[in-house]
Amino acid sequence: MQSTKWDDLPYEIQPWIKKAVISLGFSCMTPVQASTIPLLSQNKDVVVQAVTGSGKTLAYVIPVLEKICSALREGSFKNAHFGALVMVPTRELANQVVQVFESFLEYQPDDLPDIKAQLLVGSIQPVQEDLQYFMENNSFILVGTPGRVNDFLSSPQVKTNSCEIIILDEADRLLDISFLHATESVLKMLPKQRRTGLFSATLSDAGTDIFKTGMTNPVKITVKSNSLHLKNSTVPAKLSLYSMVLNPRLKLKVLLKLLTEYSYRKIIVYFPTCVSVSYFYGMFHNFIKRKGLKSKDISIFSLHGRLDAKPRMKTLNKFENSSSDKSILFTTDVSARGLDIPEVDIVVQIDPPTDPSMFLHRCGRCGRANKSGIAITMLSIGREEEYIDFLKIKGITLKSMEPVIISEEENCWYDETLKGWLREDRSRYDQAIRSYVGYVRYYSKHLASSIFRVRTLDYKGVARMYGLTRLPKMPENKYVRDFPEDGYLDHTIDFNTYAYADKKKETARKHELLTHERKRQRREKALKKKLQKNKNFSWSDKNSGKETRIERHDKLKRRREAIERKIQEEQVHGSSSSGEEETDQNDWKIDILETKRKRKARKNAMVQGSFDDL
Ligand SMILES: Nc1ncnc2c1ncn2[C@@H]1O[C@H](COP(=O)(O)OP(=O)(O)OP(=O)(O)O)[C@@H](O)[C@H]1O
Repeated sequence: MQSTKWDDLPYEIQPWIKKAVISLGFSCMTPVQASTIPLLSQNKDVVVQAVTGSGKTLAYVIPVLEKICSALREGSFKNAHFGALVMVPTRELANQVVQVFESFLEYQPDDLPDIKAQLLVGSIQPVQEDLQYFMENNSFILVGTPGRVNDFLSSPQVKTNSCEIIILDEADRLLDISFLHATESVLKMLPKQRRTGLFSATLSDAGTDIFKTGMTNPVKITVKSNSLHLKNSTVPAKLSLYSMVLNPRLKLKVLLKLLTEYSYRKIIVYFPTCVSVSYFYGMFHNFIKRKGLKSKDISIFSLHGRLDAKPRMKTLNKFENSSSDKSILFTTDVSARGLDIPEVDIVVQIDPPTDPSMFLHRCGRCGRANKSGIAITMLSIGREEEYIDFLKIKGITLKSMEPVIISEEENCWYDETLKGWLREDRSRYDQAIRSYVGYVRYYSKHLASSIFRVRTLDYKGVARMYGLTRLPKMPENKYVRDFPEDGYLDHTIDFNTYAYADKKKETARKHELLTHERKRQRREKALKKKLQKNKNFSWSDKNSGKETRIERHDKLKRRREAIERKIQEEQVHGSSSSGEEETDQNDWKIDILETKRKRKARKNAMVQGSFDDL
């Protein structure tokens, strides 16, 4: 990073902010800070695109603090008013930004009212509690995710007309389809005379994004990295990007070797779905245990979007402060943007992200603030190799990395350990199926769909990677080349005896198995009976049966015609129907009903009988 001193700013920064920034160890400004701070502090709207880890957070934190201070010096905020709002896409990032504000606010002078930064995210506490905290404290700065901020500002208790500045960090994400509605709704509640700042490492569609925020004349700031090899790159100078092309069956074996044998402090591994994070977390926890490694040597954590907010933040905190020699975080794209975790030196992507714009965000969790980092992206042999050229067109060059060699012995150890772990509890296999199915769905959502085609996916290789011995039933199976009979890849698992560790679940499984078996036997028996009957019936027997039916119909027809004739005769003779004829007609009806009733009773008796047979 270039060294521009804080004194070189074209205006006098508040002395306490300068003291704070230097005490926190930031003696110089990064390029993005040097370009952004003067503009945003001095009433310009900005759109800032700068590489990951370049210091964008301080580039808005300092102007926000400057604005709050001058507003407080001019006259303090009225009750229930706030001065600044920062919106980010995830709870973890919101929490991190609050912590950055708090580290500065420790230095605030006594002559200013106590400034607080309040966190507004869902799932931690109800919005009523957020409101109560806001009314009781001087929360001049609000930091949160769009949904909760929207709910919070919609309350009539909160007054929005003193808001001086809004920052959208990871702006391209906040303005994409999933957040747009909530973001726009928040922007509409804020005064028009405010400053706006958009920040991201990927703001290629800035024109569209600016239009959505209602900014009129913003200054666009672009800071690229000037590495020795690439001028004007969107990749940080000390971040090395690698691709590793291999068979999907080998991906996890290579990962295990990398995690246990390479030297690093912290690694982040990206998996495609939440369920796959949970599944592989359990699997790797077991591998590490079986290798005899202790928690002081290596710790593994999992974080994904299906966990509640509190455990998510706790996990992140534990990973950040882990004292193990090596720490591993298994996660999804929920941790791809903005997170600043010290000492992460390697990022591994088991598969590329479905949205290519996420690629640099994932890689950018290492190689931050001018520190070295390595980001490895695994690609399956075949069509996926085209992803390397696809990124090259976008100005991202991946160097090739050979997969580490897995010896025969290592291979056997892995397979046996995995099988043993899976056999301990059938619910692990169920989770493997869910992960596999989730992966196939994930694969079909790739935006670069000409490269990641469900038709060309190596289904068997992926199934093996997930530890499956049988392909689950799904429509995509039509694309599986040489689809195995019954879907079995091998018969090493006997699914009849494969048990759940949970007793209740196992009892239910056995019961279901029994019912299934009975049904099968019944079907078999019925089929046998039918076949036997067909065999025994002679042609003449069948014909004689038909004759009796015809005879019966004729008889009934004759009786009906006779009665109808009688009624007609009666009408011709002009007399009303006598009681005797009415009885005759009723007798006929009763006769038919009686026959029907008897037939029904016979049928019921037969059905009942077949149930009793069981
Ligand atoms: N002036 C500075 N001098 C040295 N280090 C700095 C300076 N400003 C910020 N940093 C450090 O740089 C790291 C990255 O900063 P920050 O998280 O703001 O990056 P970013 O550009 O927002 O990245 P991302 O795009 O991934 O969100 C942090 O650890 C931060 O402490």
